[in-house]
Amino acid sequence: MTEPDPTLRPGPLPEDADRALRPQTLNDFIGQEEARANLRVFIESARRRGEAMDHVLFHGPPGLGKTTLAQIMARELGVNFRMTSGPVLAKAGDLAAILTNLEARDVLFIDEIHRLNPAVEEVLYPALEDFELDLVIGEGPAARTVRIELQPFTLVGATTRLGLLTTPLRDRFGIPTRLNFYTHAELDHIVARGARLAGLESEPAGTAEIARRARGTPRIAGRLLRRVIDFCAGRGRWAADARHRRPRLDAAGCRYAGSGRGGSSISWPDCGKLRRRAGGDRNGCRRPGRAARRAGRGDRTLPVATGPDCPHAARPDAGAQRVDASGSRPAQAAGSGRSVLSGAGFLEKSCPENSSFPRFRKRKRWLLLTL
Ligand SMILES: Nc1ncnc2c1ncn2[C@@H]1O[C@H](COP(=O)(O)OP(=O)(O)OP(=O)(O)O)[C@@H](O)[C@H]1O
Ligand SMILES: [Mg+2]
Repeated sequence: MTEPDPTLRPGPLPEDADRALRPQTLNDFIGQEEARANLRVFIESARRRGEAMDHVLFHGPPGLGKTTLAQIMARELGVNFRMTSGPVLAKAGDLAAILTNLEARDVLFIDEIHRLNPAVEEVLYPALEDFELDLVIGEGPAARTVRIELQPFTLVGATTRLGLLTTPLRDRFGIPTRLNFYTHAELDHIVARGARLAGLESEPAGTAEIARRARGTPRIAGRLLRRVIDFCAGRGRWAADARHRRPRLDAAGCRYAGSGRGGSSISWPDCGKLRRRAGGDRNGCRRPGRAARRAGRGDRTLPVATGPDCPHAARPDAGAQRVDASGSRPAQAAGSGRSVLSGAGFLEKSCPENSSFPRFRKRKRWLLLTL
């Protein structure tokens, strides 16, 4: 764990070939323009001054390139890269062992930093600010504290749950950087690059088809590309166009999930399941007879959720539609004292459709169903 990652030696090795999909330099890295432009400035500045770069915190959904960027940073700074993760550092001594082995200006990457043990976090505070380590040696009356000087280093933290980080720890990162979902065009580039590195030719329509299904996430794009390659290799040829690729993606069981940026995380079969729970049939269609029966029992009519990825959605951009017994859509729920539209409006504000947290989007859809 404290040894430098052998795959991060400056020169490429023959066995690195299977890892080639990870971009190696900032120039290779596609997307995240703002983060990249800022990092380029900070790296250049640190190099010129010959000092350790300030601590960096990458946060954002999984698979967007936090680990990749941390590795690129170390490479661009020309220093060693040491990697560990929050749950692995069980005791303060574990962290102390890593910190005391760092060389000047090294990059220490802690993945899942929100899962650090509080006792370990306490040790980290002085290390980050003063490059000093306060350790307690011995127990009881014989216990004494020892202060150890550390080499200046750069901590790169990565988290998918920024909200779980304590404020003192968050404030010690001089460069907090949020990674966003990728656009279709960026994913298209990533897929085309992946195919090129795999030694395959690709057509724009084919890479666009994969990009469209990647839910704004390079990791998913890479996974889909590998499955398409598997299917094509299985059939003895590489499908070079979308016409062939589409059925292969479907065959691979890939979810069709609308747009990448703000696209839904619920595939349409899941959506059908939710709709059935809300009283509709598998397509979410409420038959007049059924709705009439509900009205007869004094049940309030339920909004029928729609989503951008539901093939049966009447209006994909609508948050919710109200259907009453007659099939019309009144603006206000009679007697409910609560408007479905205002509920949807509130949700729209608090959980915007383009929220980067799939959890919010799922909850929004669920709330719409239960309003
Ligand atoms: N900009 C990019 N260009 C090309 N490939 C990328 C890019 N960003 C990420 N990838 C690819 O996506 C995959 C996931 O990246 P990475 O492991 O860095 O994500 P992460 O944010 O650290 O995810 P997690 O939060 O799950 O640890 C890797 O295979 C990497 O090669
Ligand atoms: Mg990672």
